[in-house]
Amino acid sequence: MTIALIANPSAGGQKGTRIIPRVEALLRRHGIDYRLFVTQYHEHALTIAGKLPPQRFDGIVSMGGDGTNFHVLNGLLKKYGPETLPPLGIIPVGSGNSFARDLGICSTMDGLQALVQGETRSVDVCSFSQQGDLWYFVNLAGFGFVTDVARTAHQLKRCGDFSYVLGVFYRLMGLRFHHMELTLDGRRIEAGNCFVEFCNSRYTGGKMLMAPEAKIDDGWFDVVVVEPLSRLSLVTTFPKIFKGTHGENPAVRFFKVKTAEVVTNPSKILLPDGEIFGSTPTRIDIHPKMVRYFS
Ligand SMILES: Nc1ncnc2c1ncn2[C@@H]1O[C@H](COP(=O)(O)OP(=O)(O)OP(=O)(O)O)[C@@H](O)[C@H]1O
Repeated sequence: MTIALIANPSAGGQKGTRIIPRVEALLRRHGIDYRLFVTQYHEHALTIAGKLPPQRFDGIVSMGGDGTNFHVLNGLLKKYGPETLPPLGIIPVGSGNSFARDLGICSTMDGLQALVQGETRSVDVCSFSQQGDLWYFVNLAGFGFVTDVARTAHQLKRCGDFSYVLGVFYRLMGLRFHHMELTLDGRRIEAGNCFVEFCNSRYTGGKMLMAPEAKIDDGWFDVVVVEPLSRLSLVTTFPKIFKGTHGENPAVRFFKVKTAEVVTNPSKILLPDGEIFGSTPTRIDIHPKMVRYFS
């Protein structure tokens, strides 16, 4: 078995740098051949994946967090048909590693074990449009308050999972709402909005259960719509997300759909798979079982 290992040394607050030699040693111990590509700068994984010859590998593995997986996935899908791709893998060393959790991969060893065992699982992929171009995500994409929180959390990466919690409290101070037109499978919602998340998998920011009912292979994505609410309501609801009970707040609504179109005023920055990238307006579609992941 030969894999391409695309490793982000800066993931998890530079944890990647320490883990790369350990992972290499473990791969050798398990007789897995690998070609290592270490990212040198932001979005480098996108370029590396787009230049790989996928047919030469039995697996293409991202070693990092959700952002690295997002870049690897897009580098591949923008260049190659999904049917030509080998299974993808994740060795989680990021701060959140939210998507990997739904594959049952919660540690570096889990990621390695999945490669060694060789079992794969077909997974739905969501696309979002940007000025006529399509981009892909497997975890979730949001806008509004969640993007503001992520911007703060990115500056606090060394705090690990906790960076998102700190981000929530910091951004509460400047809480603002926007006007939104959201069309879900043809049903139109026009209202003020705090944030929206389009979820293919369940978690965000590590262990926050944003979409408790989402499944990565059911052909649907879950939409979490949070309407304007008071700071007190937001702050008392926030801890519930760790158990996935935030839906008890009537300002939080869930939908299970196959398409979504959104226009906001003003335009809002998107947050696909934890990356600050793209903006509204956009359209989200689901592509059932588009790729396979080692799991
Ligand atoms: N050598 C590098 N130097 C600086 N940034 C890099 C480098 N390589 C990749 N990046 C960027 O690091 C960012 C974060 O990567 P990633 O999301 O994988 O880790 P994380 O943020 O720690 O984890 P998570 O998203 O799961 O919380 C990505 O935007 C990626 O483009």
